[in-house]
Amino acid sequence: MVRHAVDEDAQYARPSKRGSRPRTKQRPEHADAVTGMVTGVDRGRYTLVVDDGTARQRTVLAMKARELTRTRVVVGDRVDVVGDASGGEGTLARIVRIQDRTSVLRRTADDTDPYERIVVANADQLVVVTALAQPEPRTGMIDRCVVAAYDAGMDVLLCLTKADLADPSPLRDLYTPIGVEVAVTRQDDPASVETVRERLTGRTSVLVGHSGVGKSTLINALVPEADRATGVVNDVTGRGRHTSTSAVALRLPESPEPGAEQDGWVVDTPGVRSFGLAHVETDDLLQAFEDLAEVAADCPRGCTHLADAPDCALDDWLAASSDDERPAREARVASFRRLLTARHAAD
Ligand SMILES: Nc1nc2c(ncn2[C@@H]2O[C@H](COP(=O)(O)OP(=O)(O)OP(=O)(O)O)[C@@H](O)[C@H]2O)c(=O)[nH]1
Ligand SMILES: [Zn+2]
Repeated sequence: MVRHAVDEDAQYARPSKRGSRPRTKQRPEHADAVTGMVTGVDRGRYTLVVDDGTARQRTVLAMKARELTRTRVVVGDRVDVVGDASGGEGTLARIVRIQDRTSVLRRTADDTDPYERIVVANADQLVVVTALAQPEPRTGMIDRCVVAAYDAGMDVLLCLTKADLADPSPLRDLYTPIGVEVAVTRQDDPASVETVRERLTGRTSVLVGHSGVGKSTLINALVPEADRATGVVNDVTGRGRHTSTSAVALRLPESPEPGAEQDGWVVDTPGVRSFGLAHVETDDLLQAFEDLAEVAADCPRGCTHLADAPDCALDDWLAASSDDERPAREARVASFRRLLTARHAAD
């Protein structure tokens, strides 16, 4: 299910077959390259964190080598750099290779952006930050995030903020049946933030959420040195003001607990307000629901699996369930169908 990006310049990423081409045409292999992870992108300048084998890591500023001009490099990418990778002031290294990606979180072109974009590479979890009130939760937006994540082969953590304002149970009941983990937080309860941190340890998680939901407040609690600017919710619209625009990867601070598993990255995506999903195929989404995929193998060719689909095997599966099984099956099929519909709905 994990899709690999089609790299237009992939020929430079493969090791060259020695002797298969005239020597003069051979690219240097950059044996001296070091590897870093892209943590930020700003007008053609890439911020990387290079692990040099010690507990200390260094930050390196880099640009793309000319042969990568047409290749997109995004936050989360692991890249090989040459040149001055010391990270010293005023230095600029050169990115010569992008390593294979384990996942790509995409969004399709929408009204405001005509291009299909890779949002983040190599992440394994999408954290959908939703306020329980102020602003009111919108299940359409959550559904679309779940579809984008499942299509990318990523897990979903639904983080319900502002628990001091409303009851999280209805949303929890809606999303647990489709494999979504749920965490509930409130600003005045530091322990609630720790339940989120536990689920981020050892992983690379992308945080998305609408303005004003408390995403910056949460990130600041998780990564104090991140110092993300928090907005102020407008009393009239219930929305916060936009404070920053480009994606950035932040390393979780080391846990003070002895022997605790360390490390983990959170990627904040202030620029992502919605997920266009035209690129998502029904079959790809179905793969995220193993049990349903098995049932749907008996569907007529080209079945949409929607509620009005004739002879959809999912309906037979519901009809054949015992009284005990039925509620869970119904919830799961209904959720899957809701996600299928979310692909086409406007946010
Ligand atoms: N009642 C309540 N308010 C909260 C909670 N968490 C955050 N807020 C408030 O919600 C407002 C928005 O929080 P932010 O963290 O700025 O929200 P954001 O999602 O980062 O929004 P932008 O900065 O606009 O992208 C601020 O006034 C916070 O103080 C909470 O748990 N309960
Ligand atoms: Zn079907």
